[in-house]
Amino acid sequence: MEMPASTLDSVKHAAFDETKAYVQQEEKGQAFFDDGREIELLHFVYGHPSIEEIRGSPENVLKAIDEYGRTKKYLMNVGADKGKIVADLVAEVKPQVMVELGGYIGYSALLFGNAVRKAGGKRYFSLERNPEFGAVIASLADLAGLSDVVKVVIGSSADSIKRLHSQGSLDHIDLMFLDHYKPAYTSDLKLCEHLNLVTPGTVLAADNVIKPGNPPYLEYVRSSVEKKRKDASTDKSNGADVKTEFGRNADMYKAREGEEKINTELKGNPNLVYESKLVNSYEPTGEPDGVEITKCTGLAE
Ligand SMILES: C[S@@+](CC[C@H](N)C(=O)[O-])C[C@H]1O[C@@H](n2cnc3c(N)ncnc32)[C@H](O)[C@@H]1O
Repeated sequence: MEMPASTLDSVKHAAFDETKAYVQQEEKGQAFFDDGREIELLHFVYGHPSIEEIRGSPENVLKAIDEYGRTKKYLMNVGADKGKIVADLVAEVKPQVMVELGGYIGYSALLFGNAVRKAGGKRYFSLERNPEFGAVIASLADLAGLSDVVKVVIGSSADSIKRLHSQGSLDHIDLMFLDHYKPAYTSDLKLCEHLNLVTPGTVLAADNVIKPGNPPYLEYVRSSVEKKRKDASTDKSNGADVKTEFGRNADMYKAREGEEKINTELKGNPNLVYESKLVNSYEPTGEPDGVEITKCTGLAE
């Protein structure tokens, strides 16, 4: 079944506007997150001359975060361009429940949580492993007036998904934004399939599929049911091959926060049918990147 053109082609590849570029990521070997800049950002936002206009306005909090990224230090946010692709998708899918894997300082949580609320949805779960980053997300969500929608969940994504499911707080995912540890995209998707959280109608948006790239994830969501069944029966690794090169983010998480545990045993549900497509865009620094948008369109017999 073809995915409706409107879902996949709603955003065209526009040119990058250099005037809004974030400062570049630090040189190789230098920290580009978790070096105090996340708390510095909080001081920047709360000490902003326009703080009274920022209070209660997700758009103005996002503007202040972008200003920090442009004028102070690089932040690994989804940014305005790729963010618009996903925010438009939220407006179209109208999820009641949206989940993000990897919240960092809350840029995507504010942008998409606001879009979920505007579309009539009720909950945006932001799953973030680092408790300090989680505290920043919660603080900025509160400042933006989004605490009723955005729920920050601290811990590794796989543990949080299992706990939310078992305690009855999460029984279906309408839209999921994947933006955390790159090797965990496939294993976490399979976990969600296994728990029946992903079913026909679920839409996935995966960030950074060009920079740094995520070949195992792309292969999985673009595979036919036949291929997935074959791979599941032949014990093929679920694609979360920890030896795969995923770029500096994965290396930096490992160096600063320890090795991530990836469950390579999960088979997921190979019978789910996906329609998937890359939408090209840019990192907030102007580097080309893309978002893979995948819709679960059916369940094969
Ligand atoms: C690229 S940043 C997320 C950016 C955010 N989505 C945005 O656009 O504003 C990735 C985040 O994922 C978090 N992370 C990495 N591995 C994780 C895991 N297994 N579970 C939850 N969060 C994780 C990191 O701590 C980091 O804050």
